[in-house]
Formats: sequence, structure tokens, C-alpha cells
Amino acid sequence: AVPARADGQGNTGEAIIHADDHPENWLSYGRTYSEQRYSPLDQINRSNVGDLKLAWYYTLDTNRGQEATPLVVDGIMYATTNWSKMEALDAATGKLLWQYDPKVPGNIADKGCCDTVNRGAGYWNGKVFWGTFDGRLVAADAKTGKKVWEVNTIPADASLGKQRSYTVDGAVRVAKGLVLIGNGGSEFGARGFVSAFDAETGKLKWRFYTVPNNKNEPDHAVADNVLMSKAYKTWGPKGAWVRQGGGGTVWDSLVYDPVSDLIYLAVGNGSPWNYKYRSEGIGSNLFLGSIVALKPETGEYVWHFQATPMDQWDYTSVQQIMTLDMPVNGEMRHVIWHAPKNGFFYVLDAKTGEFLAGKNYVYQNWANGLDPLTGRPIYNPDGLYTLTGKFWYGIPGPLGAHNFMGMAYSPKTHLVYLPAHQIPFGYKNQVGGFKPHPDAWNVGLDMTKNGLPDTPEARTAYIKDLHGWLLAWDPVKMETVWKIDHKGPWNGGVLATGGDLLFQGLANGEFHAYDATNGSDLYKFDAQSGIIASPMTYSVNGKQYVAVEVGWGGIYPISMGGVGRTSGWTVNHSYIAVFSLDGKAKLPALNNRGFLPVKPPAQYDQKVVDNGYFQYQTYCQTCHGDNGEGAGMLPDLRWAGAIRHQDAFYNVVGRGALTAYGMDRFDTSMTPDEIEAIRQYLIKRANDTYQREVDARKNDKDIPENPTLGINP
Ligand SMILES: O=C(O)c1cc(C(=O)O)c2c(n1)C(=O)C(=O)c1cc(C(=O)O)[nH]c1-2
Ligand SMILES: [Ca+2]
Repeated sequence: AVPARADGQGNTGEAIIHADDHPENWLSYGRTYSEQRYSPLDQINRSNVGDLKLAWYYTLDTNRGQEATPLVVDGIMYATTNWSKMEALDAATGKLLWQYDPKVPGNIADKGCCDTVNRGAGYWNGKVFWGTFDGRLVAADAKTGKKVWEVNTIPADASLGKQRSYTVDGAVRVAKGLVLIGNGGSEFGARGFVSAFDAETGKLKWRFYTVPNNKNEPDHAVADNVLMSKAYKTWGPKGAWVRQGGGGTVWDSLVYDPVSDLIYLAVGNGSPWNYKYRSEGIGSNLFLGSIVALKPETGEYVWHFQATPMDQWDYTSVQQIMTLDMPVNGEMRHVIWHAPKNGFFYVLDAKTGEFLAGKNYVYQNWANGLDPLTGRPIYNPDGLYTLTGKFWYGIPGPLGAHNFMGMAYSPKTHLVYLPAHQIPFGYKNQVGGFKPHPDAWNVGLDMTKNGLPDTPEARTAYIKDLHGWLLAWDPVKMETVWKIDHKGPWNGGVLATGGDLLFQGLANGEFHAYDATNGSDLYKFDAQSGIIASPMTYSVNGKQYVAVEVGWGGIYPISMGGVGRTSGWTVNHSYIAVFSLDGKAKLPALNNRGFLPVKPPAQYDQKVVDNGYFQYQTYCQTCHGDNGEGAGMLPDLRWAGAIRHQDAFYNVVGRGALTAYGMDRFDTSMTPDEIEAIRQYLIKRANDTYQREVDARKNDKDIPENPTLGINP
């Protein structure tokens, strides 16, 4: 029987709830409120997918990470792109109907941790809504692209100090006439919150803070009661959170469930990460690493489930929330499925938050399992590195076992298709207690200790630990039924269809269709750039299309350094790719292996290189890559012309010559000598690695970071 649903949805809400009655559309981020990323369309199926062809492509003007799932409403595609731009296209032809550039200032890029991405728009009653990286929410007329309203989602009093940082890159969801939006910033200093705006007027309806007020005072907001009575006492009253906000940003999943009539916030990590420094090493720190359920009309607290108490690994629970009915001990229950960063798959009762089951979906080393009654982790004491003070090689690392990439569920196979990965990380306390650096990640860690030493042994060992998989997970048995081993981590999200197909784009620039029943590879397309977004499908005039945004980026390639190229050269060419069975489009031939490095100047000052390394790892690493090496998206500074001259380098790094392109100025964070030390260090790195980069490009079969190639012998 179809469960009773709440009313007050309006036409769009009813259309999203009854999405299967008009499968030609894709009206909400995960298609339906249940975010299963399954479409019943089956014109493209296992028997013909081998003939899939490019129907059209639309080149984007931002060659950075593209993470959005486009919407399709009655033949019009709404695709958001990097730098928070919107493209409205004829979904059958790719012809541009209108576009909207909210003109996000370039120097804002380093106010967010993980690339100036955008994950998608919401649609409601003739309007489209999306967030901008500088914190705004835009509502535009879906037909004309004219702005209807715009609000700043970040209240002035949310910024309590210099390190505070709020960026908006998550997909907007709309339910019951409310536009729901969160934000990011916990790597810098932020106090997370979610806002609900009236879709017609942009008027704020409610705002829910996910962590307590630092003085345990009322914010005169809807969370006051639960924060003051329940959450505050789970924090050390004198920890660094008091200055840094505590974190708990809701930067990805934020869903409405029409069956339980609740909104679920998927809450992020602590700010700073370091639990000892953040919270004096005491308390579970509610609501970090949790799902929090609220009443949609008012934002009132209903229940929470904390997957990662005492977070110190950046184990956000922001990852996708899926709702559906499943048998639990022989009885049908309405549940939440959730595979957060921490490596465990959770089944929760959607109405009450009761923990029903949990099991690790990949190898992890921070917990020895979950308490079967409460779902609370049984910690591996060594994993609590902020308390031991020792170095910890954590699996998962801060990029999680699963990140923003969509997982899909097929009601035909009863399997969840989970884009999982293994990306270990070296955690170690910041020396001398918590010390924030303006314009840098402020996580309370020694940022040189997560860096990889450039020795063949260290690189080879680390690369062996990098993995990317597509898991076919059975949530009843809580086990992997089969899996596909990808070349490396950071592959795109998954779409499941009624044609018994799975679609997934990969870090190595391939777009695949797999058999949903057994994982057989049925189709491969060379997309010429890494894909991290989740595909979607729709139809126009009875013809089915499959679409995906192409564009390598997000946190992995910007922070990882050279080892971020384990899947391939991963050059960024950003475009929207749309496939059909009778497509006739063809991509132009493109350089897909990066440019030949320019021989660097030979001279550098060995005396300042060590300090240059510290400064680089503190201020530059998280965007330009570990140890001065890029991984295919932002400029690889070893080959940048600016490192050749002290003045040129200072103009860029100190004075902001390239702010329009996303490079902030750092003269308020570093002295000229420190900036010069970075330049000397980069010249050294360029010299140390020049020959191996040249040699890697001579090899036309393989990839630069393959340890078997003799490039990292
Ligand atoms: O703590 C935060 O506020 C925050 C924000 C974001 C973001 O806004 O994209 C990411 C993360 N954390 C994060 O931990 C993470 O792994 C991540 C990956 C990405 C991405 O788009 O590639 N964003 C984010
Ligand atoms: Ca984070």
C-alpha cells in the first residue's frame, strides 16, 4: 500500500512525489524526494546500450570541477556549473535558452575548501533556485532566466571572527513551498546552519543551527531549545570551537521525506577537526557527524542520530540520504539509508531515527565495529589521534569512503550502487596547540604530516593504498554482492535505470554503462576529462537521453598532489555530455594528457626551502596540491611562469594579480619573505621532478603515477 503523505505540496511537490507518472522529467536533485537516483526509463537498456552515442554536448566556460546533476523540466535542462553559473538548454538539442552568471568574486575561491563547485538547482512552480559560492540564493524565472528574487543566506551575525567562512555549493531542494539551503566552511571556522526560504518571496521562514551557541545563549532561532538543553553539554566549554564555530556545516545532503513528513539535515565535521583542541577532548559534540530530523513548516527538532561522535577525521555525515521501505526482521519499515564518509552503511527508522543496522561497506581502521543496539562506534583507541598525540594513518581519510558522488538504488535488483573509494590520510596534531592561519585551512593539524615524502618507497606504498570501486551493496544482508574495481579513487556518481543499467563517469575520463544485475561493462565513451558528477536521464518527444556534466575537480585533484593522477592524466575539459541511441555529435580532438613542463630555472636557495615547504603546505597545498604537484585542474605551480621572478610571484601571491581567476591575495597572511620562500621551494620541486614529468609524457599507454612504470621506480 502507498503510505499516506502530507499535503500542502502544490503542483510541483505532487509532481516530484509522483515522479513515476512523468518519467520524462527529472525535477529534483536525486530525481525524487527519496533521492534514489533511479529512473524507470528503459528505452536504453542492456540490449542496445552498446549503440549509445553522443547526441549533443555543450561546452562550459569554467574548466574546473563540475559536480551538478542537471534538472529537466518539460524539455528544458537546468544545469548549474562551477562558479555557480546556470545554463538553461533545450534538452533535445543543447541549444542555449538562457544563462545566468551571478558573478561570484574570484578571490572567494579560497574561502571554501574544495573547488568552487555547485551541485545543482531546485525547481518549484515555474522558478529555478540555486546557491552561489559567496552565499547567495538566487530565484529565476524558469522560462526567461530573469531574476525573481535573491537573498544572502548568511546572516551578518554568523561571522563572529576573522576565520569564519561560509560558502554555498550544495544542491538546493524545495519542498512544501520552502527552499532549503545549507553551506560549507568547517575547514576554516564556521558554525553550521540550514535555512528555509519561501519559494515565492525569498522570505526567511526558519534557520536551524547545527551546533550550540558558544556562550550557550539563545540565538532566537528554532534550534535554541535543543541546543541549550541537549547539545551544549556535549562540548568542552573552553575548546577552540568557541572561536572557530564548531563546524557542523550541511554542505551536501538535505532532504525532505513526504512519507515521514520530516526534513533530514546531513551534518558535517567539527571546526577545527582536532577534537582535543576543539572540545578539550571531551563530549560527543552534537550535532557533528549526525542526521538531524526537523519539522518542515517550522524547523523544529524531532530526532537525531550521531554516526561519528568526537569527530576528528573530517567524517562528515553530509553524504546522501535515501528514504524507502524495506523489510527489517520480516516487517516492512520506512527507513533511511546512509553511507557517510566514515565507511559504515546505516539503516535508520525514518520516523524516529532508531538505529536498525550498520556495517562497514569498505575497509576502515578507526572503529572496531558498531554497538549493535545504539550504532555508536566502538573506537580503535589508536584512531583517536588527537588524544594519543601520535601520528595516525587513517582509513578512510578526510575525503571519506564515500563523498558527494550520488549512490543509486534499483528497485528491480534491490541493490544500492555505491561509488566508494579508499584515500588514506596522515593525521597529526598541530604543534603547540591550536593556531589559526588566516586564509588557510584551520583544522588543528600539522599540515606537513599529511604530505607525502617524495621518495619512491613512500609514493609506491601510498599509491597501492588508493582505490576506487563501484559497490553493489545489499542493504538487507549488509554485504557487497559484487564490485567493480576502478583504476583509482574519485569517480563520479551513479544512475540506475529501468533498463537494468548503471551509468557512471570515471576519474580516468571514461563514461560507462554497466549491467545492474552483475556489473558487466556494456558501454564505454572517452569523455576526454575526469568525471565526478552524477548522471541523470530524461526523455523528450519519446526519446530517452542520458546526461552527465564532465569536468575533473573537487577536493581530490586540488589537494592530493601528483598521486591524484593515478587514474589518468585527468585534464579538465568541462562540458555537458548528452547521449542517445541515435546521436550524431562528435567531440573535437583534444589534448588529454596535460602540457609538457617548462624547464625550470636551476637556482634556488636551499636555506629557505624548508620554511617554503611549511608555508606551502599551510597555505597552498589544499588547492595546488601536496608537495607542489598539481593533479590536472588548478595550475601546477612547478611550471608556472611566475615562479621565475620574485616580483612576478609576489604580484600574484602577495598582491592578487590573478584574483579574477580565483587566486586570492595572501599579503595579510604571509610576509614577503615567506612568500619568497614558497617560490624557492617550488623551483626546487620543479627541478626535482622535471625529468620524471617529461618521461611520463613519452609513455603513450599509461599514466604518470603508475608505480610500475619506472616513473616512480
Ligand atoms: O566542512 C565543510 O564545510 C565542507 C564543505 C565542503 C564543500 O562545501 O564542498 C566539502 C567538505 N567539507 C568536505 O569535507 C569534503 O570532503 C568535500 C569534498 C568536496 C568536493 O566538492 O569535492 N566538497 C567538500
Ligand atoms: Ca569538511
